[in-house]
Amino acid sequence: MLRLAIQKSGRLSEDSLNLIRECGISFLSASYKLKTEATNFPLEILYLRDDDIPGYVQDGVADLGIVGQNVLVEAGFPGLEVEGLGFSKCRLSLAVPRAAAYDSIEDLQGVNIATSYPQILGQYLTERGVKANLHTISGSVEIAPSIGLAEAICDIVSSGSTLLGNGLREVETVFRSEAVLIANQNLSAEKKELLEQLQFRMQAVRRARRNKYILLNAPVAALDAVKQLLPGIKSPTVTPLAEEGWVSVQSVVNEDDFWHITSQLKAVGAEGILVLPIEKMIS
Ligand SMILES: Nc1ncnc2c1ncn2[C@@H]1O[C@H](COP(=O)(O)OP(=O)(O)OP(=O)(O)O)[C@@H](O)[C@H]1O
Ligand SMILES: O=P(O)(O)OC[C@H]1O[C@H](OP(=O)(O)OP(=O)(O)O)[C@H](O)[C@@H]1O
Ligand SMILES: [Mg+2]
Repeated sequence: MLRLAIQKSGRLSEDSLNLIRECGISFLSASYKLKTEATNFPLEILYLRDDDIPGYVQDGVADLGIVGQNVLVEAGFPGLEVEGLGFSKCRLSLAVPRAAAYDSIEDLQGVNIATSYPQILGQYLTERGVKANLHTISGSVEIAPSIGLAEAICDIVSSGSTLLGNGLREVETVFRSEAVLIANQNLSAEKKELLEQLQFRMQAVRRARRNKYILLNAPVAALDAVKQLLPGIKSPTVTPLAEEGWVSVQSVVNEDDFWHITSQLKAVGAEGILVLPIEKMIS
């Protein structure tokens, strides 16, 4: 049985649980239960603080984990990463009070900086020849300048609204992060096999999320143009309609290209365009 550690409650929790469920793995969850067993896959789920996950996986207490790269690298175990999961995307940035002068990283020489990421920030500054005084605090970092604890901060930024709401201005991006799957490096052959099965499912789910199934009607004369726009996985499925001179085309389209392609399809004569979500996609 594989043991997977995920965050108990926080920014990673919901997306981690959704990904496991979309992999077709069922389990009961109750907020007071910190350990649960899947009913249809040899998997045990541990609910932990995210900071503890890299260490538990490194030590083999858990075989796998889902954690932000920021926490993984800060903990000093970047080698445990198996693959990116595409959610909880954020960056670790340096910020200063909105009115403070700032031209370059040199301006942080000798400055007090509050952060929860002293390792990542320390390395970033050292590489740039900057010596600053790092004050490690575990949360609410953005408050530090306004209470006189530090002149600058380094913390996670996503929309930027926490910085804005606290009168701060982002000045440098130190690190970019997303949620990653991590694994212990000495898994048994049986556990490696289960990890491969799990990764296969996760990849099928993620590929499906990035794509849509598209159906449309088109005049036969427009078919070549439609095929150019919708190459599909191998090639689109084309079936004749009951009405002479028309075909139905079925294909797969990348979500990012969808709106752009749809307007081009309409321009070449496509009608009745239907778009459906895909549950799993195996290449
Ligand atoms: N605003 C955000 N947008 C996107 N991802 C974020 C954001 N804030 C944090 N993250 C990512 O989610 C992870 C967990 O964030 P969260 O704020 O839940 O951590 P935490 O408060 O340290 O949780 P815990 O109680 O488990 O220690 C972060 O390490 C980061 O990778
Ligand atoms: O740029 P934004 O979209 O505003 O997001 C950034 C904020 O999100 C995180 O905190 P979170 O809200 O998870 O609270 P926490 O301090 O409890 O971790 C992070 O520590 C920042 O404070
Ligand atoms: Mg934490």
